[in-house]
Amino acid sequence: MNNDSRLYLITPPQLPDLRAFCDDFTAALDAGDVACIQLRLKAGDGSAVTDDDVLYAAEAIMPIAQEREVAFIINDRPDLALKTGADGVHVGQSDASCKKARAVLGDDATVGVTCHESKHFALVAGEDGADYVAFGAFFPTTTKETEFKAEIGLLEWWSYATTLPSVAIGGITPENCRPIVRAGADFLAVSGAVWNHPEGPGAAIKAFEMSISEA
Ligand SMILES: Cc1ncc(COP(=O)(O)OP(=O)(O)O)c(N)n1
Ligand SMILES: Cc1nc(C(=O)O)sc1CCOP(=O)(O)O
Ligand SMILES: [Mg+2]
Repeated sequence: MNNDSRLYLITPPQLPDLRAFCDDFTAALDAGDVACIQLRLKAGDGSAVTDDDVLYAAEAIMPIAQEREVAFIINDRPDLALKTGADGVHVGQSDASCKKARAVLGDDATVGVTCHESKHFALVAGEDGADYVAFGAFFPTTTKETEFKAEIGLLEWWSYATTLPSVAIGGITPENCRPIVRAGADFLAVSGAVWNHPEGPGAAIKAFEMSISEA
């Protein structure tokens, strides 16, 4: 049995009311254990937002995270991670490479890499110095249009075969996360299930903690 999975929060793709989001984020962190938050902003069509949008949101969100020793990760952009003083960056297969991100941010930063459902991508990311590999999508999600579907067996294999931390992502909820926890995922990356929880983000964090501990 594995119940060591920790929560990795991902912001909603748009933050029209940043102050309200900061209140939700604070409530989430006050409710239980969260390892990190990824600032992931996208325009409505999934394209990139402006640098200023990212910098403005980072200025509000990062101190809330770092005051509570929650790592602050920026999606897609090593240069903006450096500029903001973020703890790290998450890059996908079409973003800057892991090696480039490492060169920009240095050895102390966290660099995570999207690996979809691919052992090969994950092994390459490990060789290139990634701090974690992300597999997904495990479940249907409305947060992003996903092309890839990952199976629980991949997480089992990865945790058996390697020591590099894994992140599971895609439609994960307190109700469906137990097999992922049991399969050895080190982190559960979650967005909609936290920010859209009917009883608020704090209740979502508590529900995840309950499911993780019972898995
Ligand atoms: C933890 C984590 N895993 C996967 C992703 C997806 O990254 P990517 O494939 O680059 O897609 P976008 O998020 O940029 O749309 C992620 N962001 N975080
Ligand atoms: C950002 C992202 N990447 C995915 C992938 O499969 O690579 S799924 C996804 C969305 C995660 O949000 P939610 O928890 O609301 O499904
Ligand atoms: Mg990306």
